[in-house]
Amino acid sequence: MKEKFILALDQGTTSSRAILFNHGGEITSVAQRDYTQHFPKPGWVEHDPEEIWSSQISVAAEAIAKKGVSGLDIAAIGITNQRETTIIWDRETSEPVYNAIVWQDRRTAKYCDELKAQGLTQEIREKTGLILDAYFSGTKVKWILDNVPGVRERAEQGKLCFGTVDTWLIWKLTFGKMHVTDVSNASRTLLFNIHTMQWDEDLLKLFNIPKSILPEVKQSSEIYGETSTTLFSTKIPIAGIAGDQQAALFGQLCDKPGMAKNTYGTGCFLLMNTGEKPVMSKNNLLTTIAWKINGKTHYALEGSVFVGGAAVQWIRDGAKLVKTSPDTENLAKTVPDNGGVYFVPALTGLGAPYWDPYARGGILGITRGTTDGHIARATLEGIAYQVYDLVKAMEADSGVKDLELRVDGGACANNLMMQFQADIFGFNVVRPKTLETTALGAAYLAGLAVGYWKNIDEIQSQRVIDRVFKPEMKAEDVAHNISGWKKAVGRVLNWVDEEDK
Ligand SMILES: Nc1ncnc2c1ncn2[C@@H]1O[C@H](COP(=O)(O)OP(=O)(O)O)[C@@H](O)[C@H]1O
Ligand SMILES: O=P(O)(O)OC[C@H](O)CO
Repeated sequence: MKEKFILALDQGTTSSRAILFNHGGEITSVAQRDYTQHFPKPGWVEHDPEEIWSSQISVAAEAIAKKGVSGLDIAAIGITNQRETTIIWDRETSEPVYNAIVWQDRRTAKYCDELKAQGLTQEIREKTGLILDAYFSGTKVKWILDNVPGVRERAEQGKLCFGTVDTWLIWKLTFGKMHVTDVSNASRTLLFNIHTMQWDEDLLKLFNIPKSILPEVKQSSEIYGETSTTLFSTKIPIAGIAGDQQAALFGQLCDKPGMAKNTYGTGCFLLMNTGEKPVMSKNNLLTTIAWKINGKTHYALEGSVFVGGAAVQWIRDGAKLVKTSPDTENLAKTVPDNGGVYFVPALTGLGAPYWDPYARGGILGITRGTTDGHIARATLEGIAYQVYDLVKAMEADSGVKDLELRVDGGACANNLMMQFQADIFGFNVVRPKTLETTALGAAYLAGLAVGYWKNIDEIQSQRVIDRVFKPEMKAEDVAHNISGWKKAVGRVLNWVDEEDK
């Protein structure tokens, strides 16, 4: 029989990617396109939904063409996406009513403060597993309804649809036939009750969001529908959906409770599988849905860091210390240690476990002896310290000690950073050969739904390790470093003045 492939569409914050995987879980073709980031005001981040779609569909076509196959050779499509990013469009014309408001956007921080002042934090947390923060979709949806002329009226008349990026892509892939999402994406909206697995009526009332705009919530692995024939000259089943961090957890095959992964991309996202019961965090982590497959919901604890690789981007494009991101490694190697310099990369506030939208970045401990090598090292270490904070919170919440952390994402190619990460953790950091675990997770979810793979056991054998980083640093040096980091974080919290909030 002719070989078939699974097409994974990975719609990320800075680029749209399409990858063809074969039955061995190997990448056989990749296409990628960056697209425009819009920063209309300080703290605001938007994308053009039409550009999200056009970039995604063009890379899908390119990946298929590069391999020299056609739509007929694709067994299924899996979709994975930047989460929380919010789009509202017209049900009739499919025209977006406003740009996509991106997860990093802080415009609703003040509104979140008002809700906190009303004492709503705990109730929202119990229902959704989330912190009351501008990061999630709910307050972004409300902002569009309240601020774009005519939109609330049209929403109340049932004329509009809301979706996260997965929902938008499936709407476009099916020419408006399907308005769906999966549980992992729904669990990031601040509108979904992770215990009842329904949109929450009380929260919809609180945020004043009409239920008619919400998509239908499905499992993460099932056949939702087929692509319109005009796109790939044939219909292809769409059979997997997961938010990108949950997809990476699945792609890393962290399918048992206590298994965890961290993705070092634009941000850093640490997720631990907690099994079929939600674990409510006492340490400012999120409780989120990992996936639903074969009728069973799996939960995860998550720590989200807003600026990970983005700090490296700033060193490259803002401070212009290096030409490329990988160059940070050689520059950092020009010095034996950080020389007392700490970079807290709170460039868009701090996520877990601090949740301070008003923190700002700081480079501290600079002396006349500080070189660009120290700054580069402090940047890479600053990313690793943030993940260290997440691990400490996760150990406390889950009771799991001496994790073994599976890592992925573009920035985990940096060996110096991974070694430092293992050093301060005091346990092993394991890097797989395929760093595209997000797309792989989406491919697995789709492939399992159409019987391309029989079950998870069949795909376990596909995991190949590239390198294991083992802790080497002396305990007293670790303690000294961590104490410097804590001091530095303390200096940048709540930095923004009251009148600028
Ligand atoms: N060798 C490296 N060292 C440090 N950072 C890197 C390296 N390679 C890539 N990065 C950083 O990783 C990020 C890209 O990772 P990626 O997983 O593609 O991100 P995303 O999916 O969030 O767009 C960028 O922020 C880039 O600066
Ligand atoms: O697109 P990424 O890889 O930066 O991931 C973004 C996250 O899903 C935001 O929660």
